[in-house]
Amino acid sequence: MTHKIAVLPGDGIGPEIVAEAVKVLNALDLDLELQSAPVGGAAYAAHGHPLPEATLKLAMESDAVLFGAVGDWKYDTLERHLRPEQAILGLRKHMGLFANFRPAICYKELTHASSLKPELVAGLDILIIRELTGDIYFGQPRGRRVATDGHFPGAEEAFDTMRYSKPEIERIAHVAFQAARKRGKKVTSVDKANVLETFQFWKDVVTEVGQQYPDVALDHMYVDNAAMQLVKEPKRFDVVVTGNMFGDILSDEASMLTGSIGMLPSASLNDKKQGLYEPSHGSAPDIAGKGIANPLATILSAAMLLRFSLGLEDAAQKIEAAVQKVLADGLRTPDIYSEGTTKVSTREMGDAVVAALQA
Ligand SMILES: NC(=O)C1=CN([C@@H]2O[C@H](COP(=O)(O)OP(=O)(O)OC[C@H]3O[C@@H](n4cnc5c(N)ncnc54)[C@H](O)[C@@H]3O)[C@@H](O)[C@H]2O)C=CC1
Ligand SMILES: CC(C)CC(=O)C(=O)O
Ligand SMILES: [Mg+2]
Repeated sequence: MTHKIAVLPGDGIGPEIVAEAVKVLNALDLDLELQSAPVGGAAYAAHGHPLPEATLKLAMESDAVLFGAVGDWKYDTLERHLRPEQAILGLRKHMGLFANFRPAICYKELTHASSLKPELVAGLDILIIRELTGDIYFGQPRGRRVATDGHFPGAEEAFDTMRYSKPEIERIAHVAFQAARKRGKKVTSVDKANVLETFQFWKDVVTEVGQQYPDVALDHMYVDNAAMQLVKEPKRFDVVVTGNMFGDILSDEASMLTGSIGMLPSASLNDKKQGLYEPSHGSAPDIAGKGIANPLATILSAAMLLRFSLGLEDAAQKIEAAVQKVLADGLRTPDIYSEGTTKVSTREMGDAVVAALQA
């Protein structure tokens, strides 16, 4: 059976890192049909919209999407609905991708590249599960209130709405408990229940769902404490489940435990097997075009794509083993470089993963 994969490279380093992941997928003997389409700033520049109809249609009709990143400072002044970031938000919403898996795994070769002492991250394997289609990123109403007295030119205030429904919390909680069952059997639900009504509700609903999983330990932690515990004692966590905004922030923090934001892959899943796979980082305009971006988060996202959307576990493991091999061989993009290792470019890293696959 041919699997259809939509390839959306996007902006900044997006095309560079996606090219390497595509090379890796093509090196496997799989029946894949890859089709590319513009998204983000690249799509706005070419078609006047960050998520053109044709791109959305391609994504919706595919078995999975391989996504790079969107965004560039040069689009900062555009109206919100035309900004490149709306493309990824739109894809998540249209495809119903509510469950975002961000595994923070520290490869043993990278314990010295981590921002923490090696003993704190050796063997680290945390799974952050971020709710992806609710919270303050999508809640209505949002907007600006225009001044009536003309005192402030433009607007006098701006507002967003933090909101979660019970079914939204229940379904992400089930995902987290079921994931924990297959690993360390512990869920930490991260909230701000001491201040926010939305997250007191979150905590109540997660606790209720937790009663259906007596074999999984559940604890609750405020997000500020969680941010601190992640750098103090990260191995205390197994599965972390949290809302859209806290998960966004905590996963960037967790990436540095693994050595670099360029090491953190992600899978965004809906209630079918369809998914969107992207590195957790953004388009990194500061290093775009220099050939120094780390493609491993994207390559590892491609492995997640094979595992979760196509059910090709063996092929996923082959990619993960190949990544481990290139790290064991001492190859490093600049973000994970340390003395005694070999600095390579984005393309050389991708080539090395392909070579390791074929060895
Ligand atoms: N899913 C998406 O498409 C996302 C898009 N963005 C967008 O990306 C743009 C840039 O955002 P930033 O806040 O700078 O975050 P960013 O994640 O793009 O970059 C943050 C820092 O990490 C570095 N970095 C990121 N990926 C790297 C990689 N693979 N290898 C080596 N270094 C890497 C960058 O050079 C930069 O110094 C913005 O327009 C933002 O909205 C941000 C996050 C996610
Ligand atoms: C560009 C944002 C909408 C997304 C983001 O930062 C993320 O998904 O990590
Ligand atoms: Mg983010």
